[in-house]
Amino acid sequence: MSSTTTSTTPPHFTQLNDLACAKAGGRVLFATDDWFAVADNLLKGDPPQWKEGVFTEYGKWMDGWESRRKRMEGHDWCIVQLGVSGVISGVEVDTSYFTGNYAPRFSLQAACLPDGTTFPVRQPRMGTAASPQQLAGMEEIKTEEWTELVPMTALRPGYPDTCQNYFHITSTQRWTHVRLNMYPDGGIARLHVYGIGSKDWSTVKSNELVDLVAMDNGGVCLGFSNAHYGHPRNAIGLGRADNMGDGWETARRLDRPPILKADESGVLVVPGCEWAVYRLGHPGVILKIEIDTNHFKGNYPDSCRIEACTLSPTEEKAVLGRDRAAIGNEEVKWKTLLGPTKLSAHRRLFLSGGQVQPVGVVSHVRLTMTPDGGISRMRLWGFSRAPNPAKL
Ligand SMILES: NC(=O)NC(NC(N)=O)C(=O)[O-]
Repeated sequence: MSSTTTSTTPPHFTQLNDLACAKAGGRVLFATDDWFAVADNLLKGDPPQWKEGVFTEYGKWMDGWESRRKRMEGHDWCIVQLGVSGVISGVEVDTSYFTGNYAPRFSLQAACLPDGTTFPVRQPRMGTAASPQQLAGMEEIKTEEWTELVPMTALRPGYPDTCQNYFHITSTQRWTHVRLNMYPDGGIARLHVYGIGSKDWSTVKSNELVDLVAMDNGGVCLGFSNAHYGHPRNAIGLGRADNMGDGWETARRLDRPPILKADESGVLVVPGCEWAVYRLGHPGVILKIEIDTNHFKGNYPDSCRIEACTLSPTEEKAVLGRDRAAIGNEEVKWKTLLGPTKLSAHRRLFLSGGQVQPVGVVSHVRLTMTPDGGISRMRLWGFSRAPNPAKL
């Protein structure tokens, strides 16, 4: 079900959503041993840190999950509940800064558990390990029998050129939980579980407004022109952005004229723009839009626009296969959903009625910002199927 990539270039699956990160609601439900550093650190959104000369009561301060050197039978493992359940395309096991203490081997298992499955209560604390009662409680869930996504595989130590360990996963099933095994013990800085959320659309009523592009509803970013400071997938993340790092932020465009001018509507006249293309979680009719520039105060875009189109899975595959960047280019027949719209600093802008064009059922959107800057969230509320007007 998996293949390993050792290249330093991140594989394409790392562009998908991180279904396990704490910001998406991912949680560590159980860990055999949290001695040097708690397993919850695995799901942090920021890059791992090194603090020279910093020690805790239990040992060297480490940013990741680090268990004790085992002096008993067995190996260490932890259970992660995905924040967004879905199909997993690959994992990144980041061993940054774990050099003489990295986990030499790991494996990954997964399960799709029914809502309401309970786990023994866990209070993560350094210097602790799971109690015999907690281990006994876990035995009932039989996590050792979960489906193996990545078999036991060697990891590389946490030096800058070896710390990223990538594994493609070919399973197409929906998963809710993963079990990370370290053999026999050691440290891992971060676990990124990349994929696409899957929602049961059969339970959504035809007149229920849903954010069709939200990552938890199955939305995904397929391509972009620039993600220098923040990936455009952040713009479809859960809740409002925590800070500027939790939004889509481009570099300043270098083709901006030295002295800027605006047209009669106040929109800046500049040659360039930046774009990101998203596939909706379900094709639908978009009626309301929110563009949030939360935290972007000195670097909000002058304006944005949104176009939409309908692509079948085969058409999408053909476009992406020709050239990944082509999805944002004119090869696709884009229709205007939201015309050029002035943005302002650190503000939520809600658009509906006459501002949102009636383009019918669409499956993909292109968000364009002019000339550059940051957008923290884009919400596209609509009906997941063409509604019967008589029933509205
Ligand atoms: N210097 C260390 O990192 N030692 C130990 N780890 C921590 N975090 O203290 C170890 O060997 O497992």
